[in-house]
Amino acid sequence: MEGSVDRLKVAINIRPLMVSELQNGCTDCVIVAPGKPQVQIGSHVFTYDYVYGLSGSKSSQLFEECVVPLVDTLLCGYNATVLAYGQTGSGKSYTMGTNYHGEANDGAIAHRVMEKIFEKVNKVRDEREFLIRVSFVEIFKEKVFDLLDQHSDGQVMRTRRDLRRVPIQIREKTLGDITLVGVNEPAVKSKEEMRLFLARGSLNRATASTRMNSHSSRSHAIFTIYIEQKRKTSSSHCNSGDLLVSKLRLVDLAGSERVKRSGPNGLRFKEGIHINKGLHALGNVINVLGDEKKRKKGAFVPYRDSKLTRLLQDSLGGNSKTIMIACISPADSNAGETVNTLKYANRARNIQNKAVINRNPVPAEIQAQLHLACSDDTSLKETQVSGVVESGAPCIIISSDSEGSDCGYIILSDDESISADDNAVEISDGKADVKYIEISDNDGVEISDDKYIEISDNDVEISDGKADGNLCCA
Ligand SMILES: Nc1ncnc2c1ncn2[C@@H]1O[C@H](COP(=O)(O)OP(=O)(O)OP(=O)(O)O)[C@@H](O)[C@H]1O
Repeated sequence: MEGSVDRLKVAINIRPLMVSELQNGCTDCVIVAPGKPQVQIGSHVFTYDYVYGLSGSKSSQLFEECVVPLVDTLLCGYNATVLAYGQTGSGKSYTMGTNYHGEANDGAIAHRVMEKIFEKVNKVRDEREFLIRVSFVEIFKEKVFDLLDQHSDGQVMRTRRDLRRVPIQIREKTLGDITLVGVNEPAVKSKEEMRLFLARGSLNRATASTRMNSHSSRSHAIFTIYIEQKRKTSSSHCNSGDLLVSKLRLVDLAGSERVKRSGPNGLRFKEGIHINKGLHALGNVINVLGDEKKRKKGAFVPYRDSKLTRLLQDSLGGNSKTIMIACISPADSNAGETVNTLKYANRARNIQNKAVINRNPVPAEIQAQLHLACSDDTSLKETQVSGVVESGAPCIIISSDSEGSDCGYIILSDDESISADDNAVEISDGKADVKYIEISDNDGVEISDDKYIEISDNDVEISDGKADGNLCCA
């Protein structure tokens, strides 16, 4: 697999002073070094990859410089993440556009990303087929909720809605890939359609008025764009493993806040505690990953300490090209929190990620085997490789049709009741698009005479033996 080690990039985005801050006599306390990505506040000086706002680069350049390169790599099959961090009211949602209520906010990252993706996809539609899907979730009080689920409907009173909403379970697939069980991932065909899902999810997102921000996000929100792409024509039956599956995550974290200062009480107070807990866990993960000595020693990374760090596992130190946008206020009244944000962002800058091109792993493995088989056994060039799940589970057929292009599917034979939960397998026209199948201990999948899909060390291999474990198809 092609892999590249990339340092996590960090941009600082400084918003202007707000009217309320000016009315309260606040002044700028942040200085940007001329021509350098350097920020000074009091005696603290920090260097980053980019600095926008005040006398730094114009905020309008942020998208082109920080996000467009990620969209480019997304379309090459890499995962990418844009992560907005900062004190409450510092401009995260404004910058990301992930709290979208239909107002014109064309400069926001989410909107420009949508335009860019479809602009690029439309250019290559003649050569490639695309399946583009989105999901939108929030982590609210340490539970993950699907913002595109009908039970999240924002029209209902929040307290009643919160009772009806069912939290989403997190599951780890092979190679540390994290998935959310049963989350809605509607397919979209245009940027307008994508925007509608963003608006629908934003409506359902938990926000509230605090002393620091009248529309404060009380949850961490993750809008994900998934892209599957395949060449339209494949040169040969044995060389069609060109299914690329990548995702771009836009993460708008809830604001870091000093609970006393932002003035919440009761419900807001409890929310604040949960928010800070998630951000604290994120800080701990960043501390380990950003410390070269600890990293080299292979120190334990506490991803499991919060839902947020669990979900961002592959974005931080994993298979993703990631940029953190740390949003800050220039107001002297916020100086203490601005320094904290700058320190946090500075540590994150030492994180190393290893992004790989995501070729659909199972088909790639199967096709590699078919490729070997093609060279010494012409009978395997036939249209199907049939297989049997041991221990009485239904028969499955792994398709390798005459085009050799459908290896991403498992076609169920006469019985459509494969023992995977409904969220794992989507059945339509007799084809099952398999996202996740668990095969219980001591089972193997026989795919041809004496050949099994073997599961070992979280990897899927085909060999003459059979093995235990989970078979996960991305
Ligand atoms: N670059 C900017 N230019 C002009 N106004 C901005 C800018 N950034 C933020 N604002 C304004 O500042 C206010 C707070 O912004 P926003 O809601 O995006 O903060 P936030 O960091 O997401 O806060 P929270 O964490 O509480 O949700 C909003 O009224 C927003 O319109």
